[in-house]
Amino acid sequence: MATVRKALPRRLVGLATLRAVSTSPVGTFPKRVKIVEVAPRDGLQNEKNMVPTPVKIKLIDMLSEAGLPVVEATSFVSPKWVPQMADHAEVLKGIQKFPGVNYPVLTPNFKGFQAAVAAGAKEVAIFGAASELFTKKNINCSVDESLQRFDEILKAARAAGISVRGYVSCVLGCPYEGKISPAKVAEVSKKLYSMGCYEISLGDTIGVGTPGAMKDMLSAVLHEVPVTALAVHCHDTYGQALANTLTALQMGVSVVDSSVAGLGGCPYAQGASGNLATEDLVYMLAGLGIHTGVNLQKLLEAGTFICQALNRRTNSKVAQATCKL
Ligand SMILES: CC(C)(COP(=O)([O-])OP(=O)([O-])OC[C@H]1O[C@@H](n2cnc3c(N)ncnc32)[C@H](O)[C@@H]1OP(=O)([O-])[O-])[C@@H](O)C(=O)NCCC(=O)NCCSC(=O)C[C@@](C)(O)CC(=O)[O-]
Repeated sequence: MATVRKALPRRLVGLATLRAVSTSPVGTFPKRVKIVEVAPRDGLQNEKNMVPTPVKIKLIDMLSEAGLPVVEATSFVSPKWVPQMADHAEVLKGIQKFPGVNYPVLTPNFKGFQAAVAAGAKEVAIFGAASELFTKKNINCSVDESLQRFDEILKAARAAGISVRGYVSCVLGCPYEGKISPAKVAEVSKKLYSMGCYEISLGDTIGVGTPGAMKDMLSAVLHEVPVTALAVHCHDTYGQALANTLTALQMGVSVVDSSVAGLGGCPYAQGASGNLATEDLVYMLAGLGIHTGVNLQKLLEAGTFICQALNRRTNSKVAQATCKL
């Protein structure tokens, strides 16, 4: 499993794009896509009613059963800030932990990192942003301070053999600052990668991006981080998540975050709707002949389960079309 590693020298960054691809009438794509399922964390963190711990555990087990290689399980954040994630240790200890499946958890600071490791986490995710104001609202510090906190986590993680994923939020717009420059996204992404994150997930936190904006932003980031170390994380507020993800795939990105039933939203990004629905992503990738290893039927069952538990309609178009929810 990938762990923390040094950034590639700049001259090799372009070479990283020379990898397995398949061509179809609509463009060139990676042959395989790794899906990072974020529903148990991103999908549930914003729920007002407390979701019972056994429901979270069952959801994660069903998603693992469906063949997802990565299921982001919970976050070790302050329960005063995000009460819905207060049962993080119980969730992480209670899940089945399928062989070959990674269960990263979010850690905003060293305290969260220590608690995550004590609960058995083998991978953590740190979450920064390309916006000062969002960083302040989300984790109560400046971007520079956040990088110092993350450095502490990365050093401890390296010593403990724990993999670290890095998020950059607000890559296509910020609820507080508006437009964010691709150069700023590239700068923060480069820092997280150089510090030792093995993968950088670029988050369109409020779902305002379009394929053109995604192309401009990714072009800037690709100067600093190899494409093999990039993921995209698109919210669907303006109905652009699938199109933005397709654009990223055409640019060589082969890791995509998504959320079953299209659940999701950040408590510190008012008005942002759910993530790209995993069912819709899997359906599109299957149509393009791209391998994911995910069983769509089992995935749909996981979506039905959580929608019934939350008493809400799925946001997945594929689930709506096939399950009549
Ligand atoms: C970072 C802090 C903790 C700073 O919060 P703070 O209040 O500045 O922290 P503090 O160090 O002053 O501590 C305040 C209290 O919190 C406790 N505390 C401190 N740290 C922890 C911890 N790790 N776990 C549990 N408790 C903690 C600490 O012990 C203390 O407790 P008290 O003494 O008052 O009883 C807070 O701002 C926080 O928890 N923020 C999390 C916000 C969050 O979870 N946002 C959603 C995830 S990001 C996202 O959704 C975007 C993403 C990733 O999906 C990508 C995208 O879409 O763009």
